[in-house]
Amino acid sequence: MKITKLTTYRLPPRWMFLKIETDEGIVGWGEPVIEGRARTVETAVVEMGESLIGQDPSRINDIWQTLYRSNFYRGGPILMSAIAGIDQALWDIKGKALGVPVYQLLGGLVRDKMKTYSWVGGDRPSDIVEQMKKLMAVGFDTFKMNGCEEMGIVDSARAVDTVVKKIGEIRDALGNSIDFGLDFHGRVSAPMAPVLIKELEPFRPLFIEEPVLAEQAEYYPRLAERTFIPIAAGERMFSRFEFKRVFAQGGLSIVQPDLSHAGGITECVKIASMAEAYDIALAPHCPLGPIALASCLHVDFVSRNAVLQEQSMGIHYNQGGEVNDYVRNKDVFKFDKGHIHAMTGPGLGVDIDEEVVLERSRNAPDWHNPVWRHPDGAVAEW
Ligand SMILES: O=C(O)C(=O)C[C@@H](O)[C@H](O)CO
Ligand SMILES: [Mg+2]
Repeated sequence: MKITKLTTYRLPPRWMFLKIETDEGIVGWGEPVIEGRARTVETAVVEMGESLIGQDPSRINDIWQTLYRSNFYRGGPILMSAIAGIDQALWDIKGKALGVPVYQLLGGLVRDKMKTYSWVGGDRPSDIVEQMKKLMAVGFDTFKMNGCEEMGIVDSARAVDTVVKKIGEIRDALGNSIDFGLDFHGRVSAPMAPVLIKELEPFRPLFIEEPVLAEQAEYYPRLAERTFIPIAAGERMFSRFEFKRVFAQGGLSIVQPDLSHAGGITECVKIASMAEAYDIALAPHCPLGPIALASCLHVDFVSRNAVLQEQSMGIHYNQGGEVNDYVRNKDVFKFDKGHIHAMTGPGLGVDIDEEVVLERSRNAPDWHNPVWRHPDGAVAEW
């Protein structure tokens, strides 16, 4: 079998799909994208794709290593997202050619269903309890929300109390009937993180995500010594070579690689295994579309340390497009009390509706995240 064509489709709400065609008619789908830099990743995919035409798609490991190592410069969000989408599509092709789900090619199921969580609250957390109640009614009991809005490098007791009040309202209304992760989203500085985390201890969040920016990862062990709340991170780390330092230094309890940013299934299954050696839980990051989610689930289904899966249905970013819009077999992501059961179809197990992809790609939005500013005009972390 040989690769004959790569085609990218930028799509609402802010995603990009990659179709890889072969000379035997088997097609694989991937989702290479960095939210807000879709066109940049698209250029990287086109450049990398030129070297793939005529190659044997079954040689996933050699293609991965060559794409990673052959251009001297390596790593980072753009190149690793391009490799991720290509890798996902190659695993899809391999599974389809052999007639088995990708997880079968990775050693088979370690569990029958995977627990997921739902986002609530949006960019500026609001209506949290009401949104949680609606999702509880359809079986969810675990959620994630932004922990705060803009936060100064050093901020006031008033700013901290605003966060504490909002989180306190959740426990007042729902007690311990639910669990929630707080995503600091990189908005909180190293000086401010311990101050804020200390005040949030009484509410026992399931984890604090990106308590500081990924480039401040050396603070994770120090923060971990000062709090009982598990620290989670990973969406802005892009290869084993980044994660190894964070694992070795300690402090991380939950690792959240993004299957569409960190080199795809080939890389993330290795990251998951490295994490297991440090007794770190796996909770893949996935605010994206159906191919990314399916790729996460295949890694979840072969990783014993997988504990929670992010999925983007109803997330505030999905304006103008939803996970199932592009999927024919929509029941593949059916929730059973917040869990998704193992896919049974070959490859990634998601039947992409190519007509909808073609139609919706005609006027894809050029999504970029908002640029926030502090009251004094300085740019703020979004
Ligand atoms: O889902 C999460 O945990 C996020 O932090 C969302 C963030 O990754 C946005 O997708 C960036 O545009
Ligand atoms: Mg996050």
